[in-house]
Amino acid sequence: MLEVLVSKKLVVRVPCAVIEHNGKILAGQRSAALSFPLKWEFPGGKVEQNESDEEALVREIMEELNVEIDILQRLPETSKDQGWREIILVPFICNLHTTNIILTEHEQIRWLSPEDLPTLDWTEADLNVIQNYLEFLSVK
Ligand SMILES: Nc1nc2c([nH]c(=O)n2[C@@H]2O[C@H](COP(=O)(O)OP(=O)(O)OP(=O)(O)O)[C@@H](O)[C@H]2O)c(=O)[nH]1
Repeated sequence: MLEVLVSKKLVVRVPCAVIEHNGKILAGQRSAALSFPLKWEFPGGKVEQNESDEEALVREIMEELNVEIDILQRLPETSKDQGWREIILVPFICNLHTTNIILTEHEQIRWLSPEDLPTLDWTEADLNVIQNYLEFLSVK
């Protein structure tokens, strides 16, 4: 009898924030010292045990940008196979309480018009997020 070994892949949920302010969207450039160095992303990070997606996002944005957010709208999840693990990006459209951002992890941030988002060098998974966000705006 043939035995088939099925290895279970690690699945990681990563809520991320599409932060809107005055018609612009915040993009963050990953640190040169992290995985996917200098790629652009929507700020956020991995969900910890017993955390909801929303709780994780609020915590991560406070840790990374030192600001509070309001979560307005969940966008479709998108997944990316990174070989040894699968990343599930869970994007949320958000507003900021203040724009007094203090960066603790990112190299830099940029505020871009929605149509300019595709001009940056994003992590692969974010290309779907951008597409879904632009679609959401077009039917709003
Ligand atoms: N926050 C965030 N992470 C993203 C995006 N796109 C994407 O592929 N990721 C991946 O999701 C993971 C999020 O991890 P993290 O932000 O909590 O921490 P990290 O970079 O230290 O993680 P890692 O070292 O495990 O890769 C990273 O591997 C990151 O590359 C995105 O738009 N936002």
